[in-house]
Amino acid sequence: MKKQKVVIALGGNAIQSGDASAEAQQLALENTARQLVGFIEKGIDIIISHGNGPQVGNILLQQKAAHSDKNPQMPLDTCGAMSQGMIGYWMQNAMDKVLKERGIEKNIATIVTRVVVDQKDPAFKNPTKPIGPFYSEEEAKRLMEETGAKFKEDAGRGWRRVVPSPLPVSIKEHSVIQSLVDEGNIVISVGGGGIPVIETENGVKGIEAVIDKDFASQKLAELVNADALIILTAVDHVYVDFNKPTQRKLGEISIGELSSYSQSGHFAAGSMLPKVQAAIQFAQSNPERKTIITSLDFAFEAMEGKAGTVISMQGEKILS
Ligand SMILES: Nc1ncnc2c1ncn2[C@@H]1O[C@H](COP(=O)(O)OP(=O)(O)O)[C@@H](O)[C@H]1O
Ligand SMILES: NC(=O)OP(=O)(O)O
Repeated sequence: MKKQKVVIALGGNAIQSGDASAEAQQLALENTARQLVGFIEKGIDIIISHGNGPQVGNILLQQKAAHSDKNPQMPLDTCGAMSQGMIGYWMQNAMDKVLKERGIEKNIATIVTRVVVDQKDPAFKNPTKPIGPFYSEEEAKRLMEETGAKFKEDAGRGWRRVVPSPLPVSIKEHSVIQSLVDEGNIVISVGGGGIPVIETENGVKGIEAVIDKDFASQKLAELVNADALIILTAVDHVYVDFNKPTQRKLGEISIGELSSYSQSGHFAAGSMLPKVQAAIQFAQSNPERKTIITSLDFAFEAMEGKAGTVISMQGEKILS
């Protein structure tokens, strides 16, 4: 039987839920690694991607706070690279530990990943990606006046700084990522959606933005010819009428049906909508491919068709 290959995109709560200390984030990632090891035990090849919104925003603030002539502040693309290295390093340690406990021998590596974006992407004129900590409305408005940075309310959770989030066009490292995973290694890549870059006559140039990790993961899953894209977040399913008395969870669902719910406004912009859009794009790229949206706890069951929202050209089922 053909070996399965999946791209697993880790949402915010897989790395940080509340406590932003290095210790707490590493503990969260250890829990995440315990769930992901089920894929390895079943012989499935995995590429892990992850978000970086809270981390890249905090790194940027640290840069600003320590800024001096001798210690200049680094730009946002470089902060993105720092976040890839930091989270990738933590994830490597976490996976190594769990693999050792289970007696599995596997190599794991993080690839610093550059993602090409279009300089003319309309996202540069309309910053939408929340990064860093949450503020009260009052604090956010004061910071906007003092710094000129943009802040927006983030899905009822508070105010956050927002930066441009252009769509991924291509992934510079996709071939090396594919070779590594096809040789049986565990690869961590497109962390934080990848480092946004443009190609110029003088070479590759970093761009100050943060790419959505679900769109970058979808692009990578297509480029490495993955069988499934698994988007892990805080909810077990995608819902229609989310948080209303009429809320229903979606199980196996076709692209057409999910698109029609999306057009009716069931999925919140900046949270579930990009996941649904990425899910549809991946599933419609090939009839053999599926996208799963579920929580970390149900990741493996969802792969076996027993949980989660599963989007493909065929599926069609509302659970309850
Ligand atoms: N229709 C919906 N179905 C399920 N969750 C939804 C829906 N609309 C909004 N959400 C919210 O979107 C969240 C996922 O988005 P977000 O927290 O930004 O993702 P991430 O896990 O990648 O950080 C869910 O935890 C849920 O609170
Ligand atoms: N880059 C990115 O999408 O990060 P979050 O998932 O943390 O917002």
